Amino acid sequence: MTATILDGKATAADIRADLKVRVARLAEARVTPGLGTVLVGDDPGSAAYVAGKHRDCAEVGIASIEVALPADATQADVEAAVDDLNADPACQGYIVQLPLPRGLDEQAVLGRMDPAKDADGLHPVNLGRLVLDQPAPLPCTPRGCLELLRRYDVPLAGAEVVVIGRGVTAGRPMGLLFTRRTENATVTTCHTGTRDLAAHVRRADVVVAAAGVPGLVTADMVKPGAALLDVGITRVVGADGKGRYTGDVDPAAAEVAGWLAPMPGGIGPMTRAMLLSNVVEAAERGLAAR
Ligand SMILES: Nc1nc2c(c(=O)[nH]1)N[C@@H](CN(C=O)c1ccc(C(=O)N[C@@H](CCC(=O)O)C(=O)O)cc1)CN2
Repeated sequence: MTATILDGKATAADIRADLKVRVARLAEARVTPGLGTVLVGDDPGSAAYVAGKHRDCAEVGIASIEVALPADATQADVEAAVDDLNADPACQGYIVQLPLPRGLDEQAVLGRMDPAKDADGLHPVNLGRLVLDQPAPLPCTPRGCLELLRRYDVPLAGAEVVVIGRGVTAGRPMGLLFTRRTENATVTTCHTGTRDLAAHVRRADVVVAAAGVPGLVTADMVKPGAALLDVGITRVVGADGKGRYTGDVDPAAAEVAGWLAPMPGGIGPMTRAMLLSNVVEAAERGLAAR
């Protein structure tokens, strides 16, 4: 068996095309959605992700508000940037790029955001709403995983889902999403304390690998026909001395799986598309509330 590729790149392009139409409709009502980003420090990966988010904004007609702070920014500097975006009427939604440099209190920064402008769904109020199954902006990576599975008709109701990783941007909220009544999957969250990862993965119909451990999920661990979503992204240096990004799923696993969202080209582009969706939805809610 060779897995059907869950093409996040093409799907994200379709989503951006739809969003462009909705942004044009908002423009008729004199509303321009605006996405703010707060980037702290000089991590090249984070800078590249933020640049990508603004490229996407330009493509669909969302205005960009870019805030860049130096690596030695203090907690007060970052919180002041958050306060400014909370108060900025041109900004319907914003994100603080994670991880923040060591020494900064990430949770204090996220908690200071206006939950109504939280385009990442990572504010404690919005994560709480997710727990309570109340409407809220959803974290972009888990939402991207669900959306991709939905568009490829991968069955979820009653499925055994194994999520590997318990990080706040991906693994932890993923379990909450997949167990909603609308998805109705049974979720096991595995992590560094899991005794026998292979045993869990072997019985999974859907595996979401978000551990950040290159090649963690190997072909022998995969149930034939399962859906594999590679969310891991780790920078490694090859024998040639060149840096490259690699995922959590060993490429040979594609021979056993039924579906594969690869890295690159799977969940990463979907994460970016879901961010745009969250911003457009916030602008639409703002217009409806007028
Ligand atoms: N505030 C947030 N911080 C972080 C998030 C997040 O959702 N919100 N997620 C990740 C980083 N991230 C978005 O911010 C992200 C990572 C990777 C990709 C992506 O498109 N990757 C490509 C591969 C890399 C490339 O070729 O450039 C892919 O998978 O095809 C998008 C977004 C941590 N921080």
